[in-house]
Amino acid sequence: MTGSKTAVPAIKTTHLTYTFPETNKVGLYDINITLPRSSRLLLVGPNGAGKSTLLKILAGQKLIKQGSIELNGGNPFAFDYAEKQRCGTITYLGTEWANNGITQRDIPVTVLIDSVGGNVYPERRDMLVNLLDLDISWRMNSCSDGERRRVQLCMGLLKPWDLLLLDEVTVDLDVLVRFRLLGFLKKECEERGCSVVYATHIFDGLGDWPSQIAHLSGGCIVEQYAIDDIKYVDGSEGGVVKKENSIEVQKAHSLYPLALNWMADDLKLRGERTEDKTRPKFEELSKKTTEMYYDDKARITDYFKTTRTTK
Ligand SMILES: Nc1ncnc2c1ncn2[C@@H]1O[C@H](COP(=O)(O)OP(=O)(O)OP(=O)(O)O)[C@@H](O)[C@H]1O
Repeated sequence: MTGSKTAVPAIKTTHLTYTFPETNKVGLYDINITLPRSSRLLLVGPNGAGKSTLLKILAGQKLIKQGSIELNGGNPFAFDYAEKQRCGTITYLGTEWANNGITQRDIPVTVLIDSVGGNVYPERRDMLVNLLDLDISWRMNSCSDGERRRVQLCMGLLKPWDLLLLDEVTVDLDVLVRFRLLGFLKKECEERGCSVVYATHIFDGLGDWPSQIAHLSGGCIVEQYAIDDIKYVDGSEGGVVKKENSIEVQKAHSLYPLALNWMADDLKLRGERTEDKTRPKFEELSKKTTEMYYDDKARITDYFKTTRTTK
């Protein structure tokens, strides 16, 4: 994507309505979103509101028959390849990956990261490994839920995206890794002009993260604000005062800063992964583990063939 495209919205949906084909139930109704590039949109809504449905539609996983969608000026459902390409790189990260049994097998982390192009973006890979605090000698079958999630994020964020769709994938991260991740996403949007849509039920640390916030309920967007329209005020917890064009939110009492502080102390005591001088470089370990994992080249080729759909 080029800088000249900055005037084109990252997302433009017009009268988007989605009906589940299996049941004819309306999942989304008349969704109109215009999201400028470099935005971070936070989607808020109760279970069943339609957040995942919206993200999957934007990711091109569900076909819409009513209304229209443009992503970075392109039509994600176009038959024309060049038109589709105008959408740029759209990355969707949902909870399904870490829950998939295949990702819990005895696979070295280096093999997974290499399989999505770790060696194409070596600097970005090493930065993400450190940011997400990955131990590159991990094997997937002995990872905790949060560690497995961090591997998913490292793989998913490796290729620079134009639009990132995050569906609750931060729920099992510790507060420090989540804090660092949110900071990285914000910096990416500001520096590269890319955008993020993030659906979550966890609001710690999000006070000044989004640029927009939308309230989705029953498949409809019922309210949306730019972050500048939200004022944090002192007062008793839990209160919200709606003004004509803005909203006052009372500051919450939260243990979040304490947990963040404790985890930062833990990291200081242990040290960053990059400070461990005994740690092998990614390439060295990758070569060793990959050779052990696949004993010859033909098996690697066969393995990757099984991971791709064939025509
Ligand atoms: N294939 C389907 N057929 C019919 N209804 C479906 C289908 N898939 C999802 N739904 C329903 O659509 C609604 C929206 O689901 P969705 O997963 O988008 O909600 P959500 O806002 O992401 O919820 P959560 O916060 O629980 O993740 C739910 O009521 C769900 O049961």
